[in-house]
Amino acid sequence: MKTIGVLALQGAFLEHECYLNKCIDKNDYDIKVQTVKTPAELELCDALIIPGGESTAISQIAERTGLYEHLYNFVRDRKKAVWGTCAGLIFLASELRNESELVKTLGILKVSVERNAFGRQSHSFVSECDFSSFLPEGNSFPAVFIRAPVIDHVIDERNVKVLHKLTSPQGSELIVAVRQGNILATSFHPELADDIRFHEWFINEFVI
Ligand SMILES: NC(=O)CC[C@H](N)C(=O)O
Repeated sequence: MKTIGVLALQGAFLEHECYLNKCIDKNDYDIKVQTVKTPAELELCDALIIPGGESTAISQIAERTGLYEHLYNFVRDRKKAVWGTCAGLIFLASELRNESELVKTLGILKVSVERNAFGRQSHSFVSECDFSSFLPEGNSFPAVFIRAPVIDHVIDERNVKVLHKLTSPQGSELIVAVRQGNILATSFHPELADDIRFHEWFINEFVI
């Protein structure tokens, strides 16, 4: 039995739990979903999803509750899988290019991240992405970007693999999904996509 935790300090954690349970029901995985608010709950997990939300809030609540140090160690344990979506990507990053003053990141993902790279909430969008280079039958996946960050620089090119670049309306290539060993990070929200393929891939590729 493997346990996948969802960090439940703030943000879209219920949606991730719901999608993980849909994957378990569909594929009969020997997996348990664990809501994580405390060090004891984190201790039970083989993997952790850090959801979208507000990275400032997530990081400040983690510090205030004493969870920060435990998360810092968890994401450095090579036996554990971690997936950060949107604010979760920010929380994992080693560098923030902007709006960094109020966020204490976990600093494990060797990238530089630009917060709110597409502008305000009203600039949020869905992009049909071709993830077939890594996601089985993933040639059309509805990637939901909500006040999303982008990776503006890969610091450790040897260990960080770029999984997907989004072409902006201005024609620039924006990195929106990377993998660093057992750490996955996405700028977008598969938990809001009405499509469980990304969660199934995370389970199959990173957890079981
Ligand atoms: N949907 C999200 O997770 C938004 C992230 C948020 N804009 C931040 O900078 O933390």
